[in-house]
Amino acid sequence: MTPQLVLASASPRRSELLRQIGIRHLIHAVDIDETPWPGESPLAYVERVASEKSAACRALRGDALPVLAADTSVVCDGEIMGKPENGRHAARMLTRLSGREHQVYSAVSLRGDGHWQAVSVSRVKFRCLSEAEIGAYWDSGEPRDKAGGYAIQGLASIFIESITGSFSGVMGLPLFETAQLLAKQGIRVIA
Ligand SMILES: Cc1cn([C@H]2C[C@H](O)[C@@H](COP(=O)(O)OP(=O)(O)OP(=O)(O)O)O2)c(=O)[nH]c1=O
Repeated sequence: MTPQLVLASASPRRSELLRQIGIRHLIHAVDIDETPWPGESPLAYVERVASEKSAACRALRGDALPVLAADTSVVCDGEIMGKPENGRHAARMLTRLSGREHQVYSAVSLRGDGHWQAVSVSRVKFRCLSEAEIGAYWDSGEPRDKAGGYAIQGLASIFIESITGSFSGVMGLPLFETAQLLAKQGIRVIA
């Protein structure tokens, strides 16, 4: 089947979410420097990184397929939390998220006939987590490659008291916003 676009992402979650809405895609992950600039806001950061991912992928490919990329950051007290480097780092992150609300920013960038971007911001409330739970959660392997050290779609669902915003956005690709961008490129999810 002919692909409709290239997904510039190594995240299996993003591919799974695109499959969920029936978008046929190839995967061409890119490696870019994801260090935030000094004083960069979370919104500016996710927009810039998603845009750099799609631009890098476009530059590497010789075909005319549209390129979709995304970036997801967990934000607590205005601070961007990346992926945990080890168990201690993950424990610090989850202790910080315990018993309170944080935000998840997910930017999408689509490069085809034009360049279109969108950002989804969600609020996620965690219940209080015990030290034992945090340790056992790390041992499950789930936090390793996830922003903020948790996965809403996995075991961490039992930590989440409430969410306001986009479930798919927290998981890595906000599908409402993605479908709106795809329509601009003439790619329809349903008629
Ligand atoms: C908060 C949260 C993040 N995540 C994941 C989605 C992303 O894969 C990852 C955020 O890191 P990103 O840097 O956005 O993406 P990535 O490095 O995994 O992939 P690529 O840059 O190649 O596109 O965290 C979940 O799967 N569930 C969650 O609940």
